[in-house]
Amino acid sequence: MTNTVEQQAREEMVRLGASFFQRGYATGSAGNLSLLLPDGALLATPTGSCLGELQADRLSKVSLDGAWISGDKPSKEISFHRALYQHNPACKAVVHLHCTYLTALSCLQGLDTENAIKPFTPYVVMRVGNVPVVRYYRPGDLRLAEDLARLAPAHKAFLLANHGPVVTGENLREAANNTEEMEDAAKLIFTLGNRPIRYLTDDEIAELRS
Ligand SMILES: O=C(O)[C@@H](O)C(=O)COP(=O)(O)O
Ligand SMILES: [Zn+2]
Repeated sequence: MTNTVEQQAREEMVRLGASFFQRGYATGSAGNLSLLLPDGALLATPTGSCLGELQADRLSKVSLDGAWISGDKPSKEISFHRALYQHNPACKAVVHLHCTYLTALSCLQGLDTENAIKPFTPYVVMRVGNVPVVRYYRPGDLRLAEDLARLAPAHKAFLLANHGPVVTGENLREAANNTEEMEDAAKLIFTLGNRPIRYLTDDEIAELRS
């Protein structure tokens, strides 16, 4: 029996998935979403599902230790979603997409692995801070979860090398907003190209974090 809060969470996931899909942030069956329910279980998108066509009653419910409770088979990335909740109590929702500009950024050689988006506008700094890069593993590899578990306590967002972003939030709307802000920053990086950028100074960054 699904309670009202859980039903609202299911409907929010369907709505945000459709919004991502309709606006071109998600295509085909790429990407996955999850959130922490009040009962301590996770609600996640099923593996192979199109974010534009999620169905509230078919979303996967999984315990924090990985047992599949109900719904369709969970995302192949459920391990890394679980790792983020388990290693950062502030994390209440996770968005993983293959959105174009962040994924393009994730394919560049020579990224600063401690922060892939060197600050040049305030909003990414204010929303997520540094964005570390996780080395490439094939999708579903458990080592993604291991690396994210190590980074989770000190970070809110991550770039999986040659794959795409993983972004957390205090709820799914917040995680979605953080993701969209990061995608815009990545778009600016490619728009600016080789032009010299005035990056924010250390003092300017410190002021944003205070
Ligand atoms: O890139 C991949 O294959 C996964 O990370 C992904 O985005 C979709 O996998 P499922 O959530 O299992 O559909
Ligand atoms: Zn993926």
